[in-house]
Amino acid sequence: MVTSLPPRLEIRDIVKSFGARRVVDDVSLSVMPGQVTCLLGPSGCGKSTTLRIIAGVEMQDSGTIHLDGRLVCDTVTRVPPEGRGIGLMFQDFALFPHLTVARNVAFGLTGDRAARARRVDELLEKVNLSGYGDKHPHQLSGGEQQRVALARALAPRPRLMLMDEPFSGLDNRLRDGIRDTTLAVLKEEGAAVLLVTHEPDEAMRMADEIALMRDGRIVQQGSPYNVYTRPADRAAAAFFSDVNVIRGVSRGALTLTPFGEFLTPGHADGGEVEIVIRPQHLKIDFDRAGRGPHPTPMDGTPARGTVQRARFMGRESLVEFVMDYDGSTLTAAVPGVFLPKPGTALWLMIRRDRCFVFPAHRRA
Ligand SMILES: Nc1ncnc2c1ncn2[C@@H]1O[C@H](COP(=O)(O)OP(=O)(O)OP(=O)(O)O)[C@@H](O)[C@H]1O
Repeated sequence: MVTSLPPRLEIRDIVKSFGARRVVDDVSLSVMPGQVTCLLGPSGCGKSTTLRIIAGVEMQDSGTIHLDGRLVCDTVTRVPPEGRGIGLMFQDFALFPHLTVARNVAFGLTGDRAARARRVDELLEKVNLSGYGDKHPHQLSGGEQQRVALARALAPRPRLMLMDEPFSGLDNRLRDGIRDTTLAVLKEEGAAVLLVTHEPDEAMRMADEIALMRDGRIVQQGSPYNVYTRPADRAAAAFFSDVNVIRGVSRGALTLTPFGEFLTPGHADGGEVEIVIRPQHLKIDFDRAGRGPHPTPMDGTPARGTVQRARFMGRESLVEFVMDYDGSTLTAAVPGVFLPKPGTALWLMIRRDRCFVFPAHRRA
């Protein structure tokens, strides 16, 4: 008989208001054992409140929380935070300054002394801090302290790790390395993880699954690949990178743009649509005496524009155009250094397979 395990964490229809403001608005999600789910969204969208509700330090107005299929919290039942088997790691992870590294890691451990010592050694090795057990926190760098905090949170083998912006206090140069170490340790330990972040790069790097949150709601959930390549709406696309928006009116399932006609099936006749494209999916070609490249099935009809500004950004350059067709502005990202002078006429082509079409958004 095949039995499927229940999710490690399952929250259903969680609602929480502060005064008249609903900051968590009907949030449901689940995390399987061994899976890292990132709750991603802008500041103030309700991510931390959701995490605090799961941890048990905040009480929801309605909705349920199950861990391994067991109800731990609804409006009647409430297992206290310490009874939930949850590990916590926050930005200010505050190690105990008067305790050694080993005693910090051993803090939540029970069992006999030898078993505790073995677990401490095992974790210090996993976070590459073997031999640091007798040091005190003030003798460690920020990154090392962060790894001790990770070891401490994982030591009691929590069923679920809740992490709230755990890397945001770290130096930029350290961050990527520590993210990778943390992810490797979390995977080795088989922990189910819910990680809150406002940084798309962090979510893309760490997550098996991203839950994109906005105004208290989860607007899209899926693998990083799916969330990036099939955004639910324009704001979801724009959360991961700058985007260009080409506006038009759909007539007979076709919308006329500077790049010729686009198929826009499913949009109301006469309805405004937005064709959204990331800057790296626009291609630039040279002007050949007023002519551009030939149209292709993939890139459609090229459109002529005049360079307004070109900026070198390190890994890529951003070139801003004013389009001859309608005076609209578009930005193309090109790898390396390509800095055409303002006023230069060039041609743009658009990767049609990378465009997203949405009904028009109200203009601010
Ligand atoms: N105890 C509280 N009382 C009143 N309002 C609160 C309380 N806690 C949070 N809020 C408000 O709820 C909203 C959501 O806060 P929350 O911390 O969950 O957002 P967030 O997405 O985690 O943002 P950030 O990344 O900035 O922490 C914010 O507007 C915040 O000011």
